[in-house]
Amino acid sequence: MTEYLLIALALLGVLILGALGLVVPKLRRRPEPPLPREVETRAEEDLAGPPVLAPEAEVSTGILVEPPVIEAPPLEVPEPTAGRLVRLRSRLSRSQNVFGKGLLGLLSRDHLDEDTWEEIEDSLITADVGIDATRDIVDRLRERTRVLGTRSAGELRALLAAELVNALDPSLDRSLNTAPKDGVPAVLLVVGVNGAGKTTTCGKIARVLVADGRSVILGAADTFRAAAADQLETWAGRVGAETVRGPEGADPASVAFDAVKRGIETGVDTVLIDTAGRLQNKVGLMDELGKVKRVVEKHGPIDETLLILDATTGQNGLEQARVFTEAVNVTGVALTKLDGTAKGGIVIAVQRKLGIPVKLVGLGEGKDDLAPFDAVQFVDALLGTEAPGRDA
Ligand SMILES: Nc1nc2c(ncn2[C@@H]2O[C@H](COP(=O)(O)OP(=O)(O)OP(=O)(O)O)[C@@H](O)[C@H]2O)c(=O)[nH]1
Repeated sequence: MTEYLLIALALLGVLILGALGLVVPKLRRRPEPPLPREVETRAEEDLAGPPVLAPEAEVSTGILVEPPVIEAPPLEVPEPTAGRLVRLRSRLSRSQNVFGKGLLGLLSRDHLDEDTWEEIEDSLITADVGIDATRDIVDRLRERTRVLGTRSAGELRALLAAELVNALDPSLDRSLNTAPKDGVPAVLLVVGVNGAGKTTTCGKIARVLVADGRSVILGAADTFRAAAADQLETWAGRVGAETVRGPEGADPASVAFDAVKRGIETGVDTVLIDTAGRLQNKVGLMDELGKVKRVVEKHGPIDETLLILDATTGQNGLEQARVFTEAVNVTGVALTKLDGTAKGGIVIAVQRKLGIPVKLVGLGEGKDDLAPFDAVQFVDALLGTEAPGRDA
């Protein structure tokens, strides 16, 4: 009996397990609840990227999408050129130490003996005044201090200033020939060795001219250094001037020619032509410069050829300068980087050796750190003195 009961219980157990086996898989396969609509859409977008509106959708909105307006930066108003040398006089601080403090200190010694005069000579030579000019200056100073006898600090300062101004020949014409003639623009050609500051000075001159009310076009005939044309275009753009440029590696003479042509067509006052830096001992490069000059002159004579000289190269710069004067007819010198040297006397040496006036001086990397040169103001700045009645 007990056996029948056990068998019945076992059969019941098997039946229950069988029933459970049919139900559980069904429960496992039950579908997951649907995602909310927005979640679904976001998932699709993640895969497919941002939605692309069908053209009809754009049209159907009826809203015109305006392209964004990119505003040109406002044109700059360069600083007036008058009084720039006076404003920038502190940039000559390194040279001021030699001339103002050094030389005036030596001259005010109680006894101006032979040794002191030799020290004075050495100071001038160290400041790159050049040997011939130094001898002249010292001889004249010796003579005048002997004749004068009394030597107050003020008198000595005035004597030294007069001799330095005299050595700079204040009678030279330092104006830049940039005025148009008979409606034809003046042409200014910028030449010099690599890295002297040609492109920068070209840009600064454009600002000087614009500040003085002239219209300019810049010609990027430095087709050798790819960035030079961009650099020039940036300078021009700031003051609203046009730049004429050619493809990289183009013939510089043809770019220069096109720039002058464009200047004539548009009736600007001045065309400034930046040329590639070249070593003065490379015959081919110097010939190329001669070609630029000849080709530009098919439009008419060049009005100003400005040689850019780096003041920090000292007497080496003079040799470079001499070779350039043989290749093209240099009519003026722009002496750059005078802020970076104690050798401000190079201005005297350049003029004396070349017989070409220094017309501009670069006194910093700032946009308006280029000043028209003036002998009296320059000497005042070197000696750290104020000329009476002068604008500050
Ligand atoms: N401190 C100082 N730096 C200057 C002055 N003038 C130019 N420079 C710097 O000199 C460097 C060379 O100037 P660039 O105008 O590129 O010289 P470049 O003669 O056109 O050079 P290349 O095209 O390679 O021959 C730049 O870093 C200028 O900022 C100046 O008066 N003072």
